[in-house]
Amino acid sequence: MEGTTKKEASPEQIVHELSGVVPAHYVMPPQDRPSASAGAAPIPVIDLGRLSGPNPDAQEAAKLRSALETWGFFMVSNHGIETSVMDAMMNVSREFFRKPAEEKQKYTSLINGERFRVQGYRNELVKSDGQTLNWSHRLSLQIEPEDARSLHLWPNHPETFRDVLIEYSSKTKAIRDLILRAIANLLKLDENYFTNRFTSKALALARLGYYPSCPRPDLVLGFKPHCDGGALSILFLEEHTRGLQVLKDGKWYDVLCEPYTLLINIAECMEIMSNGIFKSPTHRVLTNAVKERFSVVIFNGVDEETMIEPAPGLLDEKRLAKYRKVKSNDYYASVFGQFRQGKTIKDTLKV
Ligand SMILES: O=C(O)CCC(=O)C(=O)O
Ligand SMILES: [Fe+2]
Repeated sequence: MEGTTKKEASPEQIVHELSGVVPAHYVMPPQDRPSASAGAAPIPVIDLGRLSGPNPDAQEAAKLRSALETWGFFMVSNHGIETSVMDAMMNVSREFFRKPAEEKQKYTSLINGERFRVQGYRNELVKSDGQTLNWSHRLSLQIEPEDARSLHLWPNHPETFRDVLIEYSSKTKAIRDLILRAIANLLKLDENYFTNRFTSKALALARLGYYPSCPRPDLVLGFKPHCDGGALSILFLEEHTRGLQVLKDGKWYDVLCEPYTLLINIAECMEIMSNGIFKSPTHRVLTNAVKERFSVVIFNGVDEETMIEPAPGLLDEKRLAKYRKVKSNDYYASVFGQFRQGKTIKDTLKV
């Protein structure tokens, strides 16, 4: 992960090597550029083994509550995904991104060279509507529901890519459900209130990220500030991977990850379903002058056809709904719409 070898010269790197100048369409406006970090966010590691079963550990549950109330992010250990599977996942991702540009372009998310679809490979090299671009490449693939997979966009090199992605992502389902139950317990809802909304029709989207090194990390962002769509994001970063930051009280804090833990954050539908008790954190990714960076995110969303709404069990005459309900199909149509321009859907649903 620490490697800085550049097997593939991306257009950014060519620019970098020739002149050290970042193209103008990556340069953030001064107010949005990376500022000094407020320090590392003290995000706890939750031992998932201690949260599962009929008698979850109260101390561990309290740690989860505090993390959800404070940061919206936490790490999980004892999560059931073998280190070999995690290593394999990162390796196939890295191998994919190291392929020549023409090879990756076969999986492009551009339709007819102009419109983006959600799935596929996207290198953010296409300038659009004066937006400043992220200094990153991504490969997004819908994994669930199974019949929604667009397998023609799944790389078949390295040969193990598909099997590894399926194995890795299917193992995140148990993590998702365990956390959903723990959150329901914290909110004193029926333990299966959330998991009932995540049947075999629930949505899972994988986003593999590659952030090349950048000659001017002070001017650009690997990923602009955003709240994740869906309900729960499961993020895998290797040891020593830096760059992720979370916004709290107007300050940006670094989010660091311990080896072989997973970083979890709640996404905007969980904020809505918890009626704002747990907030979906705004986060961003910085680049690095010498190190490239890789990440693997699994976004989890409720079933299509269900309603995304504050849980009725959290509402009464004193606790009114803070968000309007939205049909998940309509929600996904907005999330997957082109160029969200930094807007979050939850904000448009606030009462
Ligand atoms: O790469 C990362 O660390 C985070 C990526 C991210 O926030 C996202 O893909 O939504
Ligand atoms: Fe994100």
